[in-house]
Amino acid sequence: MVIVGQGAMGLLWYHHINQAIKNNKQASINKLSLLSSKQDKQTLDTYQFTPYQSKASFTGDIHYTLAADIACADVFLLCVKSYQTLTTIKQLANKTDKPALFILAHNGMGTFEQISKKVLSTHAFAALLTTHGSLKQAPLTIKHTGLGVSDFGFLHNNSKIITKEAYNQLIQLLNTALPEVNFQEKIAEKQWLKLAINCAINPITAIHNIPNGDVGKAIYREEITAIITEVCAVAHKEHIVLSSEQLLTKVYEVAKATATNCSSMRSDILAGRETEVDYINGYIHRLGKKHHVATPQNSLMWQQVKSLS
Ligand SMILES: NC(=O)C1=CN([C@@H]2O[C@H](COP(=O)(O)OP(=O)(O)OC[C@H]3O[C@@H](n4cnc5c(N)ncnc54)[C@H](OP(=O)(O)O)[C@@H]3O)[C@@H](O)[C@H]2O)C=CC1
Ligand SMILES: CC(C)(CO)C(=O)C(=O)O
Repeated sequence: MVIVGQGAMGLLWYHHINQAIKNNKQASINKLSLLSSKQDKQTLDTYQFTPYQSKASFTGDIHYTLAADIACADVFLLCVKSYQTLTTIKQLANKTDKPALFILAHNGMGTFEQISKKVLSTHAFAALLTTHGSLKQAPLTIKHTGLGVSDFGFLHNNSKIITKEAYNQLIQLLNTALPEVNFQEKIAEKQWLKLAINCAINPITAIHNIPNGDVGKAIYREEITAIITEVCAVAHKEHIVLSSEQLLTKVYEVAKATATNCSSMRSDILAGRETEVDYINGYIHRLGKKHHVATPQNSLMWQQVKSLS
């Protein structure tokens, strides 16, 4: 297995899968490696990990991915940003010697639709959604900031590239590494639920420079209701049935549960990094155009966030 990305999520999974392999003799995986965008220049071959609510940190070894590891990998876990995903898939798909499973672990939606038919004819794709929180404190140094759960589901496995046996082993490994990882027959519904939450919380917190909890304030209610109503209308055209009342309840629940959090979009703006808004409100804007559904509030959020970065 190759974990792609030396950031907050990549190192979180790398650490836990490595530990699972070391501690669990049954974990059937040939080799785990980490593909870093900077590995040619990186002098360190260790990482620092601070477990959830711990003061002590752990130093672990990194086995960087070699060309031969890419060629024979069965699974690529892509822990890169949504806007880095397509380029990464193109780079890797050209270097593989055999069919592999690419697991997309990014926030937002819209990358899978852009994968070429050629790549889809050779490889399988899955999505991994997580509510774990991880913070990159320095290069190769992360802290597990929130315990969560993950959902895994296939986006494309038409030619049964991933056999039932390989799938069972993978789920067992992920569940041993960082439980719980639940298999979802209908992963698209889970993706839309996460997307809706991100469409509401992320731009509001980024534009107004507020923590997640402030999203619950009455002054944002009208905007949030409009965002969610549009998300439901567009989802419907994609044959996904969502209830706007249930979604609104969920948005306020998540805002409350993560009240002191700085959302990823707000953090990106504050740090001067590119945001994932093209794959969040921008995705709703694009799908709205495609289906002739008006999405003025999501389009506005998309443009406003773009103008901040
Ligand atoms: N952090 C969190 O708590 C959570 C994050 N997510 C989602 O997970 C995704 C990843 O987030 P996060 O880990 O925080 O992001 P980071 O920016 O911390 O990590 C992404 C890493 O991937 C590297 N990278 C990009 N392209 C490649 C490539 N082709 N080969 C090797 N490495 C590459 C980047 O390098 P470089 O710096 O050179 O660009 C960067 O180090 C995002 O979509 C995010 O929204 C979801 C839930 C929680
Ligand atoms: C759920 C939420 C809003 C938590 O901060 C998130 O996913 C993000 O910040 O991207």
